[in-house]
Amino acid sequence: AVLPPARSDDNNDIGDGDGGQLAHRFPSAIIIGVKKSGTRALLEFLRLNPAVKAPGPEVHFFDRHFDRGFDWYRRQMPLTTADQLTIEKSPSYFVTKTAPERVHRLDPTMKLIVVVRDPITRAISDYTQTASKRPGMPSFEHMAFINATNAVLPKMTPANAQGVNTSWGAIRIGIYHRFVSRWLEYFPLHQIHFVNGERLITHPAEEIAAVEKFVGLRPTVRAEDFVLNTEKGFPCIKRTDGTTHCLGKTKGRAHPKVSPHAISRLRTFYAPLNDRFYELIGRNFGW
Ligand SMILES: Nc1ncnc2c1ncn2[C@@H]1O[C@H](COP(=O)(O)OS(=O)(=O)O)[C@@H](OP(=O)(O)O)[C@H]1O
Repeated sequence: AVLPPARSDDNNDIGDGDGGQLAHRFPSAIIIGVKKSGTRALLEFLRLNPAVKAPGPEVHFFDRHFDRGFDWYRRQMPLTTADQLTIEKSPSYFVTKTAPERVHRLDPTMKLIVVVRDPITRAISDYTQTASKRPGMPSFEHMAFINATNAVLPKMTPANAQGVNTSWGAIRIGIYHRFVSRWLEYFPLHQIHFVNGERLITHPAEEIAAVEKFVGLRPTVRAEDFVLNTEKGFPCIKRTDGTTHCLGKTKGRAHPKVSPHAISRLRTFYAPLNDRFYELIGRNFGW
């Protein structure tokens, strides 16, 4: 397919006065997921680098709005000069079957960024978000395991002796190797950068520096740019004027207490799946 070039002659494009033409340009990197792993924190923190520009809301082009065409997608991007870099994040791309082929069709050199965290924490975070919109939702444990009332469900197999309800999205999304395999059918491994979601919380500057390097930017984000919100236990941005900026109240929610027995069953369930993921990408996250 012939792609529309990044044009600078749109009606709303304006020169920036010093030679760099402002234009809506396709992203050169996309944060494709994983949902509830810290994708918003990653994008907010990356934007501390003045060369990084991003659309405010999630664009959802490669999953929901693909029929609007590549030019629509480009116009959702912020105005940038040629030396700036556009990054988009829509975490649902990670699990969208058609997304790898579609992204590849737009740009086979696209850099892909994936934040991953312990699939158990991720599942609890996912559950917490859904439960916040659905009062009266059954407990996490009830959702996570095959039982009499959600028995629509996959049979217990030797591979799933823990009776984990793998048809529940919160559980399924954590089987990372399955989804990464699909992306690897279209993109080489070196074009995918994995961000450690746990370290993004404890060592944000280091994780951001690794991403800056991956996308070809000189690292500018430093440890001094962050301050820990001790109440929530998450880092916030420390601005040069001394004020702090934390993510909104839908990020860093309190999680329900999940029984140690349930956690241990999930650990047993995910252990071999995590190993397959580590093998696939040649990196071990130690979950
Ligand atoms: N700095 C900082 N501040 C707040 N929250 C942080 C931060 N870094 C990572 N996280 C974790 O990010 C979780 C939300 O992940 P996402 O942004 O990927 O969610 S979403 O998929 O876009 O809805 C969010 O999940 P919850 O704890 O369940 O709210 C956090 O655990």
